[in-house]
Amino acid sequence: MEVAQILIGLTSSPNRLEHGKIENLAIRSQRLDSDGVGAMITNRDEKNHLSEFSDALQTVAKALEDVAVKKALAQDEAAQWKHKYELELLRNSQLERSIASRALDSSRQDNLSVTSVISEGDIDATEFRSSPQNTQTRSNGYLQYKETIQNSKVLSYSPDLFNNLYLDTQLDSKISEKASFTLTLDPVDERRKEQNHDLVSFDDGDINAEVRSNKQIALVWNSSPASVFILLKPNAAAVQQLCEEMVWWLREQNVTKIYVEPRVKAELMEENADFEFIQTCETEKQLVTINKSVDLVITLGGDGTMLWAASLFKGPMPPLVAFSMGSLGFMTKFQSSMYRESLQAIMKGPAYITLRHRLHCQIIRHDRETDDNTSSESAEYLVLNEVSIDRGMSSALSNLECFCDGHFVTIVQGDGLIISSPSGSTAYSLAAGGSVVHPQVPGILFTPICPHSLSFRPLILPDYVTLRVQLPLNCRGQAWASFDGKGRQQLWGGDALIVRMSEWPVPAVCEKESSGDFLRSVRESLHWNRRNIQLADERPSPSH
Ligand SMILES: NC(=O)c1ccc[n+]([C@@H]2O[C@H](COP(=O)([O-])OP(=O)(O)OC[C@H]3O[C@@H](n4cnc5c(N)ncnc54)[C@H](O)[C@@H]3O)[C@@H](O)[C@H]2O)c1
Ligand SMILES: Nc1ncnc2c1ncn2[C@@H]1O[C@H](COP(=O)(O)OP(=O)(O)OP(=O)(O)O)[C@@H](O)[C@H]1O
Repeated sequence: MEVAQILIGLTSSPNRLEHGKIENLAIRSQRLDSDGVGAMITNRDEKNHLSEFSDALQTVAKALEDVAVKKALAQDEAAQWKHKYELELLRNSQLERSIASRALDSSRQDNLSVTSVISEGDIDATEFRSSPQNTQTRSNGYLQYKETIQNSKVLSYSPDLFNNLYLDTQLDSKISEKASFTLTLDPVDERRKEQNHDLVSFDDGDINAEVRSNKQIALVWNSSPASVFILLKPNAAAVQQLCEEMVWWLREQNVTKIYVEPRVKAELMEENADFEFIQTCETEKQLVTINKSVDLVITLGGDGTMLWAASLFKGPMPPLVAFSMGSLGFMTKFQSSMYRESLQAIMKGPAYITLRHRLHCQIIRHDRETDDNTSSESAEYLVLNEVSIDRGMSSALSNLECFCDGHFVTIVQGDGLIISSPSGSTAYSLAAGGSVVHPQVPGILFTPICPHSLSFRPLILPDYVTLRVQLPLNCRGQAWASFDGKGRQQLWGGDALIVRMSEWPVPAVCEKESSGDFLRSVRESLHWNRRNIQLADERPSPSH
């Protein structure tokens, strides 16, 4: 009976089996013999017996640990294959749509020029990310892409594609209602203009990585943006007032379609029935397709409103202009008092874009009989800041087993863990002691919350890894996952959270280039390294 319990214990958490523990268990198992037979065993026999038993248990533990690691690897691999499959489906459907559009309008054939996986105005980050593995994937994808171009004869190709031109969505305006635009890499440094696309080049056998930081993106409209989606922080009179003013002004600028949330439309209509022309997304289904009809998203509020806006787009999203009407405004760089000048400049173009990468999170439930209402289906989320796993109301330490691309990383024992994007590095992760990371640095932050350890420093991992956080089957406490601080989900023993970089970033419009905005926010919003300047020496030095 007790041996069975020991084995159940091992099965549920093989990683935590220690030699001392095994010996204790073995000593306890010796007491199984309550009928007195055990008393007849000599000391030597007893020792041999215990040592054999201990060896056997260690073999079992090793085998179970191997099984656990193999299971984690298999699940990671399955998640990656699923992801690849979904990407393939997406690419195929985009190709089919472009072929359909050709049939619709053959006269436009010669003018079409699509230069990346992006079509119909969907901004996809795959081509803008930089990491050793991505370089590999990217160049593979690029070669396949060239083949597609040759085979389909629909798309034009330019050799300096990656220096000058990334995205040209002249394609398909019949299917998509959006204004077309071009995204270019705007060389911050003129000297880098001539360099080719490869992140790592092998000229003369010398390995170099010269274009690594040539990442400023400029958006040039091919036709004027004519449809915007305005999102507002709720319960703020000043915000609503500005929205009313902005709506009339946008109408004057020939913006023909203005969308707001249903709540906002009701509030505006209460003020003035003339707002009848404003459109709204009533249903989830409309929200899913709104990316296809909106050229610009405008937020009026703080960082929370920007997070809210991002959460509505569960796939590609249009460029976002965030006007600051909150208290901190780390990511909301446009002054609301200057909205006319800012929007005029952005709608004229070029608009400078910071691709704020999002994390794709998936909860995979362990097969179990659910005696509550918790769904055992896997759920998926896109987060701009972070996914955090905390201990909820439980007073026990959280216990989170972490794997990176199938490799065991660590067991987090503390209040929890934050897996953050570079954009989220200045939010919760910062409060938990994580590094501040520029949004263009391709990485994923791994920041523990109050770890019960002297040596648990936060990590920054490359953006191409897949992380897996799993609750042991026999965990004592609770665990709750939050997505940008919202949508809390309880995790149970055996459940896993899989996190990887999403291909759908938030294309946030910045003032000129992302570094200026970021550093200004770090200094002015977070008061980074604020200190009075040391007084100069009042007596001039003798040499002067
Ligand atoms: N201890 C903490 O610092 C803590 C705890 C919970 C949540 N949060 C953060 O709050 C976010 C949700 O924001 P909310 O506005 O909906 O909730 P909220 O109203 O609680 O505000 C959180 C604060 O964090 C700031 N913030 C949000 N994202 C930021 C970013 N990327 N960089 C710098 N500051 C940022 C906001 O300006 C706001 O002042 C979560 O994603 C999480 O990062 C922080
Ligand atoms: N359109 C919206 N619908 C529902 N909730 C929203 C909406 N916009 C913002 N929120 C929520 O309202 C809260 C406050 O918004 P926000 O963070 O923008 O304002 P703030 O706290 O004044 O600004 P800051 O983030 O600069 O401190 C956030 O939790 C956010 O998620």
